[in-house]
Amino acid sequence: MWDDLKRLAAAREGRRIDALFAQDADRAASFSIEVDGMLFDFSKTQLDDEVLAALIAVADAAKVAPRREAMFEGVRINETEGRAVLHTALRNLDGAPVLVDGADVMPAVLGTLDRMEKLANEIRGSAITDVVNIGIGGSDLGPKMGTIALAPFHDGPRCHFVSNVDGADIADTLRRCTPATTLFVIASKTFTTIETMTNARTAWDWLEAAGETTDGKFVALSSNQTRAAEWGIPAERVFGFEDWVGGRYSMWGPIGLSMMLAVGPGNFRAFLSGGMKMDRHFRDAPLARNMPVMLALVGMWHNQVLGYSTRAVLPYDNRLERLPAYLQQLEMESNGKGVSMEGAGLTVNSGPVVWGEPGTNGQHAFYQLIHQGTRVVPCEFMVAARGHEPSLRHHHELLVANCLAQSEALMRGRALDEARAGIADAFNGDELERQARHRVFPGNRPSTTLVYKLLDPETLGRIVALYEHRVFVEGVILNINSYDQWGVELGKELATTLHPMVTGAETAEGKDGSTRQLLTFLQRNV
Ligand SMILES: O=P(O)(O)OC[C@H]1O[C@H](O)[C@H](O)[C@@H](O)[C@@H]1O
Repeated sequence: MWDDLKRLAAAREGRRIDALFAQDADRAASFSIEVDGMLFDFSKTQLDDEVLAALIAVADAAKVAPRREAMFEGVRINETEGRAVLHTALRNLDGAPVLVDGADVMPAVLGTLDRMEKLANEIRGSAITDVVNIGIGGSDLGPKMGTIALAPFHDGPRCHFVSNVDGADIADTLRRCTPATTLFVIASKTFTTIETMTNARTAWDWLEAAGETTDGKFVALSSNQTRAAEWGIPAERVFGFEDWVGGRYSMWGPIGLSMMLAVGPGNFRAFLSGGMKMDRHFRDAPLARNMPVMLALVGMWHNQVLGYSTRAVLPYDNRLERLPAYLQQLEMESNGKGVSMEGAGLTVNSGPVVWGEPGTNGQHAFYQLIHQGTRVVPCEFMVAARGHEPSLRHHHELLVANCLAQSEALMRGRALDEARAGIADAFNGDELERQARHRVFPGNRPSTTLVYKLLDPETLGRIVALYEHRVFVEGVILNINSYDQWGVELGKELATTLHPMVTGAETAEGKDGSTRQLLTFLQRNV
């Protein structure tokens, strides 16, 4: 199937995307999907009817639709860990039964949401001024990204996020907090993660050193309720979730508590409801009109077919500044796999390298490479129709103009003639030729644009769910397990063996020459 697509790609080599608009007046509408006031425009790509049909055929052959049902129905599609994948149950606000091994998980999910809301209301009405979320990976990136994104809705305590085992992270954060009015939220699915446990202990010591009680100052968010209890957190302050919630899919449940504390239970519910709306669309819409499916297929056309191995995510929405980092975990930890479900090597690229920064900042940094570098980087732009600052509308208009200008520039480029004409007054002869060449933009570079009305909680929920389902579709087509992450284990194991060598408790015997040299240099310079 990849061969057919590669043949289609070869037949289109050199074809100008901008010419496609001249040939088909309806192109923009035909290669776009609008759902509930959110528009995904993928017309500035090489997709045409034939390519679209071939991509849909790939999705059909991979059984995307039945696999999608299997996910929503609680089948253990995380085959290497024998787990269901049911983050969708966390936002299933109408409570329709979701069965795992015949038992409905919804009463427990909604019961936990209710407890979270009670605690959030209690804390938001208390003397607590600062909340420090201690967690890493999925227990940090989601709530942090969401809390920043929803700043205009922030009416609760200040929320801080400590993740790194580098003591600089917690030290810099605690300096801004007062022991008597600070609450620590220990977020860890496993409650064994070394970074989180080390930071949690440091927070505990900080309170004790200040002569402050630790009672009522800690909340745990974890699947491992036994460990949380052993750690000294009372049961009523522990919020559990099941193993069918992957870490990088967990911001919809207890791991979202810090975000709920910041914006309040009502806004958190609106976030969940946005996710639920995207779930319904994903489950019901035909593949060719399905936003997550098309987002995935356009991405696969670029990565697996055309070989563009990175993808830039460029939100023209400053409050989505952590979205690229969030998506790096969501996409790269999920689909950065080299073997199929059956354990065979992949014959095409795994998921792409995802990177990005908000616009317009990126324009003044790395867009040079996107426009004139030798590699093609498909870009995913996103922008809101409206900003949250009515008195700064002129800022928003400039933001939108820049976003649209970038995708237009990437597609159109600037030919040598045009470049020459632009500087003909300043140069002539060979120098004109030389200077003009530096000002040529090859163009024909693909991009997609996602437009939404306003970055509110519901829209954020829809955007996050959109990307989650995109990852799912890509994983099904690649026939990989998007829900495990064995690739993070080896480094963790080696860190455990290296730790006593760093402290000097053990010698570095048996390590390679480079590691020994680095250790020696570090120890000499402590
Ligand atoms: O929530 P935790 O159990 O502390 O895990 C935190 C993170 O660390 C792991 O290494 C995984 O790679 C991530 O998927 C996870 O989100």
